[in-house]
Amino acid sequence: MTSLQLSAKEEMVERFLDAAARGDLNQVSTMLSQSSSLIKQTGYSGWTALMLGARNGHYPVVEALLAHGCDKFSVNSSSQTAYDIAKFWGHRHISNLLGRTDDGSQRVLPGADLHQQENYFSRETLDRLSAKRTDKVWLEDKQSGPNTVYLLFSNCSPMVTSLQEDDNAGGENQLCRFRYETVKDLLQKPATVLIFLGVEKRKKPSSQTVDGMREPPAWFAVNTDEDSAELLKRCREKNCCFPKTPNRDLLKFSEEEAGIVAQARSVLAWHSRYSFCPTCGSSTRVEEGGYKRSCLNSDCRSLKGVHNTCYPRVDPVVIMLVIHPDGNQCLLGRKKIFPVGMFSCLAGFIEPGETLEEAVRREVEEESGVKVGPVQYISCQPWPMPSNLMIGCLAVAISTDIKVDEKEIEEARWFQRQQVIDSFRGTRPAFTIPPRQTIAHQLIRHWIGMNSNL
Ligand SMILES: NC(=O)C1=CN([C@@H]2O[C@H](COP(=O)(O)OP(=O)(O)OC[C@H]3O[C@@H](n4cnc5c(N)ncnc54)[C@H](OP(=O)(O)O)[C@@H]3O)[C@@H](O)[C@H]2O)C=CC1
Ligand SMILES: [Mg+2]
Ligand SMILES: [Mg+2]
Ligand SMILES: [Mg+2]
Ligand SMILES: [Zn+2]
Repeated sequence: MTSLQLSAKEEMVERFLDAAARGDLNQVSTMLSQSSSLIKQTGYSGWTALMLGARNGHYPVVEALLAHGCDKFSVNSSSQTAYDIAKFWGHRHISNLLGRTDDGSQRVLPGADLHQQENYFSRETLDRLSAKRTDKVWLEDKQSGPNTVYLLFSNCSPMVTSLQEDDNAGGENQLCRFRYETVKDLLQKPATVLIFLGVEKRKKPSSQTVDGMREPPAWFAVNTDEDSAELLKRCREKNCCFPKTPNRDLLKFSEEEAGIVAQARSVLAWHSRYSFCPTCGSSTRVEEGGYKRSCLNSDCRSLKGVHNTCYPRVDPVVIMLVIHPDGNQCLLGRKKIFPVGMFSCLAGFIEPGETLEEAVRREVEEESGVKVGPVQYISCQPWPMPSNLMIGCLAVAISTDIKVDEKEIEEARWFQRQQVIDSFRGTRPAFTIPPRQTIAHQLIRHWIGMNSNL
C-alpha cells in the first residue's frame, strides 16, 4: 500500500468516526454501505464509532452500528466499553440498549448492570445439587463412585501441590484430588467430617459417554483430626503438603479451585466451631451431606419451628470505597496487621437489623469520622476466613475531616486519583494496593476504571 493510499484510508476512518460523534446517521449509513470494515476501525485512544456515538448520546447511530453487527464488547485504551461510556455520561437509554442481552433479561431487570464483575472465590465450578443432600442412597452411591473426587482438609486447611508459577493458569497451588480407596478408612473415624460439594458442571448439556449413562463426577471434602504428617503418609503422594501460612495460601489457587475451596472451607470451619448444639449444648448429628447439624436431644427447641442454628453460617460484611465529594479522591485505611505501606477499603460486619447502606454509613463514621451519603452496591465476594460474605459498595462522603478509631484502624487518608493510578502501575507508589484476589482491590480498580480519560 502506498503512503497516499494509506492516508486516503486514514482520512475515510476519520470522517466516519467524526460522523458517528456528530450523530450524522445518513453519513454513517452511507459510508458503511461503501466499506463495511469501517465498523471495526478505531481512532484516538482506541475509540470506535460506537463509543463516540455512545459518548455523545446519539441513540440512532448506536442502534444502526449495532444492527450492522459491530462488536459492543471492544474496549478503548482505558478498558471501557461503549456501555461503560454511555453509563458514565448518563445516557441511560443508550446504556440500556447496549446492556441488553439476547435473552431479554434487561426487560425483566431494567437498569441492572449486566457486566457483573467476578471476584476471586466466587466462581461456581460445581453444581451444588442441594436437592440431593437429603437423598441418602444417592449420596452413599456417589461416595464410592469410580470417578468421585475427594479433597482432604486438616484443621480446615486443604492439602495442595505447590506448582511453579507458570505451570497452570493463574494458580501456584493446586488441590490434591483423591479417590474413594485412599480415604475410605478415614471416613470411618468418628471425628471425620464429610461434605458433599456437588457434581462437576457439564460443559455441554448433552455430553454423554458411549454407554450414555455416565454422570458427572461428584466432589466431597473431608476434614480430619488425624495428624497432618500421618495424613500425608497415608496418601503416599510425594508432592502434597499443607500450606504453612494457611490464610495467605488460600489466595494462590486458580479461579476455578478458589470457588471450591471457599465453599468447602466455610462449611468445614462451621463444623469445627459448632460441634455442640448452640441452643442446649447437647451432641449433634451431621445430616444432609454435611449441610446440617441436628440436635440429639429430642426436647431441644432447635428441633421445633424455624431455627437457624442447624445450618452453616454466613457473616455479611460491608466493604466500601468512600469517594471524596470532589470525585477525585478516595478514602483508604490501614490496620496494624497489614503489611507495611498497604492501605485498603474500610470494612465492617453488618449488625442485626441493619440495612447494608446503614452498615456502610455506621462503619465509615466509626472508623474514620467521615460521614457518608449515597451508597451503591457493586459486587460481592465469599471470603472463607472463615465464612464472610464481603458486600462491596461505592459510597460518597458528605464530610471530609478524618478522625480514626485507633482500636480498629491505625491510619486513614484521602488519596488522589493519580496516586492510586501510580500505585496500580507501581510507579512512585504512595501506598501498596491490596492483592488482586481481594474485593478491596477490585473496588479500587472499578473506581479508577469508571471515569479515567473520558
Ligand atoms: N476481601 C477483602 O477485600 C477484605 C476482607 N476483609 C474481611 O472483613 C472482615 C471484617 O472486617 P473488619 O474491619 O475486621 O470488621 P469490623 O470493622 O466490624 O471490626 C471487627 C471487630 O468487630 C467485632 N465483631 C463484630 N461483629 C463480628 C462478627 N460477626 N464476627 C467477628 N467479629 C465481629 C470483632 O471484635 P472482637 O474480635 O474484638 O470481639 C472484630 O475485631 C474481616 O474478617 C476481614 O478479613 C476486610 C477487608 C478487606
Ligand atoms: Mg473494620
Ligand atoms: Mg469497624
Ligand atoms: Mg464493626
Ligand atoms: Zn439442642
